[in-house]
Amino acid sequence: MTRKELFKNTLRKSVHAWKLINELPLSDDESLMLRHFMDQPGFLDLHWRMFVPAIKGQGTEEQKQKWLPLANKMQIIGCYAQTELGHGSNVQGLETTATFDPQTDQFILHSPTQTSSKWWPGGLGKVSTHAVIYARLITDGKDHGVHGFIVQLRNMDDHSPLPGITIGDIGVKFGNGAYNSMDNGFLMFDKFCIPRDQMLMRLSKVTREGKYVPSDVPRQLMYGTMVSVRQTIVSNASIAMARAVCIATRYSAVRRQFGSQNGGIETQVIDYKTQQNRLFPLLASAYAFRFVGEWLKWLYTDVTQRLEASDFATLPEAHACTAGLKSMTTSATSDGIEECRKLCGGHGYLWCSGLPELFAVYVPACTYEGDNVVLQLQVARFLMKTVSQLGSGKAPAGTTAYMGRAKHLLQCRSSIRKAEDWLNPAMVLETFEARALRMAVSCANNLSKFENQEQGFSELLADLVEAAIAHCQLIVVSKFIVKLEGEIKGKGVKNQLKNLCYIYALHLIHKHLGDFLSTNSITSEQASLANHQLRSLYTQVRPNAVALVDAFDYTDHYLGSVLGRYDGNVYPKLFEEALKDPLNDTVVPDGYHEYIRPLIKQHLRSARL
Ligand SMILES: CCC/C=C/C(=O)SCCNC(=O)CCNC(=O)[C@H](O)C(C)(C)COP(=O)([O-])OP(=O)([O-])OC[C@H]1O[C@@H](n2cnc3c(N)ncnc32)[C@H](O)[C@@H]1OP(=O)([O-])[O-]
Ligand SMILES: Cc1cc2nc3c(=O)[nH]c(=O)nc-3n(C[C@H](O)[C@H](O)[C@H](O)COP(=O)(O)OP(=O)(O)OC[C@H]3O[C@@H](n4cnc5c(N)ncnc54)[C@H](O)[C@@H]3O)c2cc1C
Repeated sequence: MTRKELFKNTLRKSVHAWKLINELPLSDDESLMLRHFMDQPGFLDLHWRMFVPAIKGQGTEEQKQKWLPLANKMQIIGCYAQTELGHGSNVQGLETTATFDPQTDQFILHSPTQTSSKWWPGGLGKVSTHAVIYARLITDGKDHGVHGFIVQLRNMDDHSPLPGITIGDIGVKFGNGAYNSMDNGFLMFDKFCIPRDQMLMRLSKVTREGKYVPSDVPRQLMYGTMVSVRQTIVSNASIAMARAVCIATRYSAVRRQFGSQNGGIETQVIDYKTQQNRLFPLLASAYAFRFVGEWLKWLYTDVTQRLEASDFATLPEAHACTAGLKSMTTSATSDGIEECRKLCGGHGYLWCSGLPELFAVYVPACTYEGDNVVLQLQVARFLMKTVSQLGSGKAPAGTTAYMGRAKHLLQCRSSIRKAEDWLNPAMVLETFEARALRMAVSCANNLSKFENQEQGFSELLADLVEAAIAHCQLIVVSKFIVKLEGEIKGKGVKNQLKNLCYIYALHLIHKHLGDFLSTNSITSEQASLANHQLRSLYTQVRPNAVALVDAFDYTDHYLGSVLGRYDGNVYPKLFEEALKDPLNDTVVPDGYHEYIRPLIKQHLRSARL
């Protein structure tokens, strides 16, 4: 499809999905599933995942009563317009202004520079009638920082932009189809007026007289919509990873290379230890991210309930966990999808393997909802704060509770003696805790050598990111272990999941060996025992690998991959796909007479001479 066809087809699918949601009708969870199976980025994502939650989280009761019924029935379509051409990560650096005019009781929205143009919001370019816009609030010449506003963008009769608004699509993005089904947009305001009651006023108000009144809830709640989406991105990482791993595992069982003895059958590539060492940790990650995603959903629900009761105590931890896990799981998943493509050899590079499209559509997850490095730096700040409070009498809680055992964790030595000891959850956990704590404390010690903390922080950015990643990996490992301690139906299933849990943990040790050795969390002998155990775990997972990906329950239609077909009938189907290519419509290609024939004839002539 051309871009226009792709975009229109996605509109068709989105509207059809919405029709089904109402006609059947579907519950919220089922609707989410349906939109998920639509499997293409489109305006519904932003309307439901960001526009509606922003109003719910930041609107007053009256604002919710006015706007949510319209949004819930999709009588208005909304998007989330925060990022600008000049600033995405630095939200406090946004330039769009919303100046209160007491004469008219309106805000005047204005884009003072080119870099202040909104740039990137999904659904903005061509579809949305409304947006939650983030702009600097100015009253009586005073800048109160960035606030949210509900703004109508287009005429409800003919969809034309309202006077004072310039709007459009930002152009083609990475990949062939991928995210190009979405109308990410640009938007400029030229002194565009909105009524005062369209500022989202739960967190702070502007009175009729133009007085700015902050409320007593933390300002960070303005970032609440991002926390909510980051939480969902973690579970989505598991879904995408599982999809790539399903394709690569099934194909690795079909594909054979070398190893034929006396003309016998060749070796399935899944039997090579190198293939297992690349594939099985990704399989384990798909499960690990699913379990940590379930836990994060619980944490988010818990913090939401607490916030409703004006208990803000766990907000910093919820922010750190959603930011850090979003970052860690999306980075691992995009790398994992690319690894799965390589695991499928040359055929993985074919479009019909399903992997190039999956990669192209997935990879912006490392950037949207917060650049992955910027988000880990938020975790690092949280960790540095926690370390600085150790010994103050305030015991760290939640995911940093392990830091409360700093005295022990800073000096303990791993008691692993033989390879099987690595199958002890307490020993694995302590190894990850010691590594994470020692990295965080080392950063804190280095920071303390700087007179200026901010300057020190800038200098140590790379180390801080590594400490944050170590902390996030500990969370994933610990939540996998907690999952195994709970009820899992079927002894065999539990054993398989145990194997995957240890593969996940031991492979991380192998991959980040420098961290574990330099912090003395383990010795090089213990590291080699971990490798030994890892090889044995691969052998145990091997006979169940295909069943473990079948368990994801993806249909062939959803997988969209010739290589990942359930029936393994790969080669005839690769031919079928090839023959569908428009280049094969004719035997002699278009362009032959123009370019190929004259070239060959010229050579023939010179040969005769
Ligand atoms: C689905 C696909 C569609 C995609 C859509 C998008 O991409 S939409 C666009 C997505 N865009 C992005 O994702 C943009 C990414 N950038 C950002 O989110 C922010 O600008 C920032 C977090 C990087 C910096 O924030 P800042 O400039 O304010 O500076 P600061 O670091 O000094 O923090 C001050 C305090 O606030 C705290 N705190 C911060 N965030 C949260 C939170 N969410 N919750 C709670 N708390 C939070 C922080 O811990 C600190 O607390 P402390 O220490 O004072 O107790
Ligand atoms: C597909 C897609 C959909 C999107 N949808 C929306 C949407 O619906 N609504 C919306 O408002 N936005 C949206 N965005 C924008 C997105 O949220 C931003 O692009 C993202 O937050 C990153 O910001 P940036 O582009 O300014 O990156 P930059 O911050 O400019 O990043 C550039 C580089 O600088 C580094 N960097 C930046 N700051 C620091 C720092 N403090 N320390 C160290 N390194 C740093 C980063 O790590 C990165 O390597 C979307 C983006 C994409 C790609």
